Amino acid sequence: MQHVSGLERARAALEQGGRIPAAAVTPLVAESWQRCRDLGLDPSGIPRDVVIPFGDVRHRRDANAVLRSLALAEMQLLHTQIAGSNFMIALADADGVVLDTISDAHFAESSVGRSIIPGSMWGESERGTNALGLVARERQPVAVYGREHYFNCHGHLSCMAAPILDTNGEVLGLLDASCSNEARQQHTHALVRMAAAQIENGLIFREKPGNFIFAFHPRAEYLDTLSAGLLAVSGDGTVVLVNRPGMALLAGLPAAHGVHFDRLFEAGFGAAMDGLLGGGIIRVRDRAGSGVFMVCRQIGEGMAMRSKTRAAPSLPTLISHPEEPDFVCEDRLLKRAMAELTEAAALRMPVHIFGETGTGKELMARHLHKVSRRKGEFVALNCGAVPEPLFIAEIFGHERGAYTNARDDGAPGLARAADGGTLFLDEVADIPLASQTALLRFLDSMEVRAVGGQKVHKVDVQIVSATNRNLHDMVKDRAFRADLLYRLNAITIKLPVLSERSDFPLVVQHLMKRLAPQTAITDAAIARLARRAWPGNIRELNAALQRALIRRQTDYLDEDSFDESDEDAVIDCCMSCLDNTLSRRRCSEIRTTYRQTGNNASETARLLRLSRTTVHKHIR
Ligand SMILES: Nc1ncnc2c1ncn2[C@@H]1O[C@H](COP(=O)(O)OP(=O)(O)OP(=O)(O)O)[C@@H](O)[C@H]1O
Repeated sequence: MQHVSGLERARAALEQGGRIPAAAVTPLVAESWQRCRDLGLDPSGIPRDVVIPFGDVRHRRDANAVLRSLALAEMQLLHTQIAGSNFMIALADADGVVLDTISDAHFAESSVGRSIIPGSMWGESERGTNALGLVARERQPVAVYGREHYFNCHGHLSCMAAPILDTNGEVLGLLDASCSNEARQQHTHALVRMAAAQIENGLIFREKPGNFIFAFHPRAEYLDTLSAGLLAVSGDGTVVLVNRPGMALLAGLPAAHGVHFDRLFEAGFGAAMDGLLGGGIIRVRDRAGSGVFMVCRQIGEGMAMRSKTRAAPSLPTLISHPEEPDFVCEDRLLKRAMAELTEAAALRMPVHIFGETGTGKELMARHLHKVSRRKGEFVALNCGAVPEPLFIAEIFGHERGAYTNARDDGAPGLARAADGGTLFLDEVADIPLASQTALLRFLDSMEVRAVGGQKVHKVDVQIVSATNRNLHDMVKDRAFRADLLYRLNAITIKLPVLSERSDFPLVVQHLMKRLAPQTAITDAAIARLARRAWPGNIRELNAALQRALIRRQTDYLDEDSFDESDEDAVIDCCMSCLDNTLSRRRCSEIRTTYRQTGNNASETARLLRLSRTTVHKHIR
């Protein structure tokens, strides 16, 4: 006979309207189920999807501005700690209204993910038994696993939540991590509780800037941890507040607002301050006779420190992981392209990468070089940026004094520099027609003869070329040699444009990690960005994020950080023109013309009476 777990028996009773067997579920869950039943909720039915208007969400966000900015920083840290386990972190206000979420893309797209959005209400009466609703009610950390949720449709979820309390025990907000049941990790709930405690401590520092803040604990090595007591004291030694761990450590003593320091600790306030302002850790005995170590974490207004003290704990610092890949590749088409790239590298075949500007062609070329494990260098040449008469010399080198302005000692050229490695011919469509024959000859023979020289050098070079123009059309127009095209594109890889990539949220998170690892970006902000067109692809997205980071008034980026009517958001310009309105407009004109000419740099240069080098500077 198949074993039926206690939970399943309890569920059967719940669904059949029977009595819920005692001890089959925790009393907290059993009581919650009963309340939901009393409200007439059907466990097999559909929860009420209550979402308040966005204007009200804004008001609630404003009312909780400090909490929100501390919480988003913590959520960002949590996100990096449990990333990849298909979860969502949500911050709700004291009423259980979700203010912000940060999540793995997969979860955000799931049906539950789509219902945990800013403004959604997660009280028991709307969504049945769930962690956010229970925490708001119980004011203590709660986890609700799988089928402990009241509604069947939440049975695949695990939700772990903790309240964020003020020093009087009043609920300020709620923090929740939800994930699919299979992805549940033992330590997630502990991490959520720690994050909530960290936010509570952060609030003490933010809200009491004029006071001294001391940390204390019976063991010196715990002074930097969340179990340390925090004591905010005014300049005359009056206690302003004590955090929850501090209350526990001072149990039995009158640790409350308005009490003098001397009533809590044997060492008088003056003597303690002498040691604390020196910047060191002191040992004091509390009035119950226990010894504690104490250190000053924040100095009261107008009081100078006598020597160097450790700074108040700031928001968490993230460590970037150098071993992490420097690009994102979860999109199906891109994954296929990567597999082909790896295969081509193994076969040492010439690879041609086709993609719009900013889609990552150079990045892919570098990746190919990496996976090829070739010992030589990766050498890149922007074919459009080299003046036509110098092109051959640039690739094949030149002998001493081979032409006017040539370097006195000659140069070996890029093909020899890439010997044993990879030669990346970027903007290959711009190779002057006259030079295409020489390049073709080189690709056939892999032999290099410098301009003005006699000696022939045999080289071993992996060729990768890239362009955003249609080479087949150029062949038809006789602007590109057909035989050169077939030599270059033994394998062609097409990179998808950003707006069509299914891993868009991951790209945003990746760029944010590079630009500002400590800054959170909410799911709602990412959703807003995903609606834009991005003609400049990842490079343009990167610039938009940079702009938002420079202008932000907050510690995080949310949907309000990206204003669609913002002129800069509409003007598409290169990175170096970002900060100057005049050059931004000029740059935008160059880029628009470039697109209108079918990504033809020479034609753009001709139409705008600019050099090709200038055009290339602005279209990168
Ligand atoms: N898959 C990716 N994940 C993360 N970042 C990426 C990815 N692809 C490209 N980028 C980033 O986007 C920017 C542009 O990439 P890259 O220079 O390789 O594009 P490109 O197609 O060669 O552009 P162009 O045609 O204009 O020269 C770089 O900062 C790069 O790091």
